Amino acid sequence: MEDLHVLITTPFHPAYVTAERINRAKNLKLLLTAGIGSDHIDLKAAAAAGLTVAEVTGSNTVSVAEDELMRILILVRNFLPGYHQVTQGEWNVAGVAYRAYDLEGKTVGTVGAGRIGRLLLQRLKPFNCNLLYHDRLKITPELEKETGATFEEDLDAMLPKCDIIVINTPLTEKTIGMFNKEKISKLKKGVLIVNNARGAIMDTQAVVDACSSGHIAGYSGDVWYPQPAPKDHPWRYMPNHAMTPHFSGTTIDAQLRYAAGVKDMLQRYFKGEEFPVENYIVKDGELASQYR
Ligand SMILES: NC(=O)C1=CN([C@@H]2O[C@H](COP(=O)(O)OP(=O)(O)OC[C@H]3O[C@@H](n4cnc5c(N)ncnc54)[C@H](O)[C@@H]3O)[C@@H](O)[C@H]2O)C=CC1
Repeated sequence: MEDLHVLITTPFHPAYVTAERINRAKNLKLLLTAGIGSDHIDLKAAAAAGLTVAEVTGSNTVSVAEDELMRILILVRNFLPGYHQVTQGEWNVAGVAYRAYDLEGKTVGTVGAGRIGRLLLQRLKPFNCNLLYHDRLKITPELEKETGATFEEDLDAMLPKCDIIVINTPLTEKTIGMFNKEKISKLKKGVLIVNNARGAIMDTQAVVDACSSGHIAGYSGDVWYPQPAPKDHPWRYMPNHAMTPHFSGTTIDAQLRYAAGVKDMLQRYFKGEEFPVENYIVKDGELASQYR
């Protein structure tokens, strides 16, 4: 790392580019994230060291939003227990149907309505749900009209209304551990949660406890803390989960997009050109606004 000028990383290993590593890498100028979400980099240390941090913004928006829609349906329809019956040689309709619902008519709230959250709202529109969103910023009136989604400025007021919560914020100082015991206690009993954003937005044990008590009736996502999830990570063993390894944003289509995006930024860097403005996470010592 000491001799590197440019370091390209993926978002799969939390706390990978630490302040210590940054400070040892005296020649480092540029950190590129092949994907979205640069919380694996100590962004304050990168800014203090005068580094540029950039990611391939938008490269896996479709991939993650589609995956979230799939996870919502898997949880609402109680799909996995039905599948497990089949693989285990069983046949018990009542044993699975008592927890299977339609998505239609349910209230779905996204915490974060950026690129992924907004596309999810658009994808959910034909399912005739009641759509809510919480964000630092409102979406455009046009998109509010198109999706029928209602802005909820106060997160605590939105949480008890939702049958399904989807997390779509980055991991920042404001969102780390956001869903602790107290926040979870505000959720509707029997809520379903989808989190493809970052595992550390949740308090790991609070999620386990709420899944065990039934307060959370289903939890699905592909992000964990730490990653790779150790064999004894409690989310592997909690009831009513539908967890996978971190791959919602890594479809073949997404890989092609973020590889092309990294190549484009490398070419621009070596020609002394600017990157697309939305790609910058740290530039000239400043963090992008949502990371401040
Ligand atoms: N599992 C996976 O494979 C992937 C996960 N992700 C995760 O999803 C996150 C979101 O991605 P995008 O939608 O592309 O990012 P984005 O930057 O377009 O949207 C993030 C949204 O979160 C909002 N936000 C930030 N902090 C907030 C706070 N404290 N309270 C309320 N809202 C807040 C922002 O205003 C913004 O609208 C990424 O940061 C990353 O952590 C992204 C891609 C792949």
